[in-house]
Amino acid sequence: MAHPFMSHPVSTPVTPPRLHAFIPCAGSGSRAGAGAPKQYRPVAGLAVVRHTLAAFAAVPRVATVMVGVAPGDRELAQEPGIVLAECGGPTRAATVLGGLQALRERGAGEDDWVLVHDAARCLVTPELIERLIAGCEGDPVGGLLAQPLADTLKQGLAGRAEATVPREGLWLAQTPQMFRLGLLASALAQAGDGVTDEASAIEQAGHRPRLVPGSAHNFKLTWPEDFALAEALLRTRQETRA
Ligand SMILES: Nc1ccn([C@@H]2O[C@H](COP(=O)(O)OP(=O)(O)OP(=O)(O)O)[C@@H](O)[C@H]2O)c(=O)n1
Ligand SMILES: C[C@](O)(CO)[C@H](O)COP(=O)(O)O
Repeated sequence: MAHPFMSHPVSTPVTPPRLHAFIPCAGSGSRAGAGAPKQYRPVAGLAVVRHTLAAFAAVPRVATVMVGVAPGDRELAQEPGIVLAECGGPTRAATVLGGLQALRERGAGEDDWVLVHDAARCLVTPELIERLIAGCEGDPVGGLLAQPLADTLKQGLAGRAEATVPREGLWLAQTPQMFRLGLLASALAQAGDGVTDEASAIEQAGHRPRLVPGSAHNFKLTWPEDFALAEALLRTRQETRA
């Protein structure tokens, strides 16, 4: 017989945190030269962002793939398996903050993990995404893919090298970057539009994101010459799979 003061276990359903991807896709690609915004330019037979989406579609643990586009942008309107949010803002940080709100409106919880990934980083692979998840899931803060610097670093002024900067401990930030929705939303709101990635906002909030080794192939299409390199690498992957 149960002791009269012994409380019965209450079976409140516990929903484990889920994983969502948010893909900011609302930039203008001004450094990539003339033409359509870089995320919609064709590379290896597909628009840049469609390669990005294919990598996330191959990671079954990602419950939602949300793409943040500029208001009125219908480029991905027929794309299966994604949620479109017309939350594009004047900066990447504003687009991401809008996306986090859109995820909340679709039922995402404050403790759910969000993987933010640039649409323009179309060489990401399912293996890299899974490596980041494995590296961050048990972490109290979360983290990002990053690559240690491979070249000597110069401080430049007016086209001349002023000094050589020690590169020990310096990493190039990549994406995805994985943080809990509530923490990331409050950090971004606090940090404002000046931050160029999620980890910066989290750092400003007093945390130290985990650095998970990425890959040199996971570069962001930024400059005109990046497209030829992406084309070559993606074609090689396609041939290897065939
Ligand atoms: N207001 C913005 C700016 C950028 N991005 C997205 O953030 C990613 C990385 O940004 P970046 O390379 O800086 O893209 P752009 O801002 O488009 O490029 P640029 O700075 O050369 O104009 C891209 O997928 C881009 O579409 C966004 O969603 N909203
Ligand atoms: C988020 C990012 O890709 C990390 O390297 C990068 O900061 C975004 O690009 P931007 O040119 O700084 O907007």
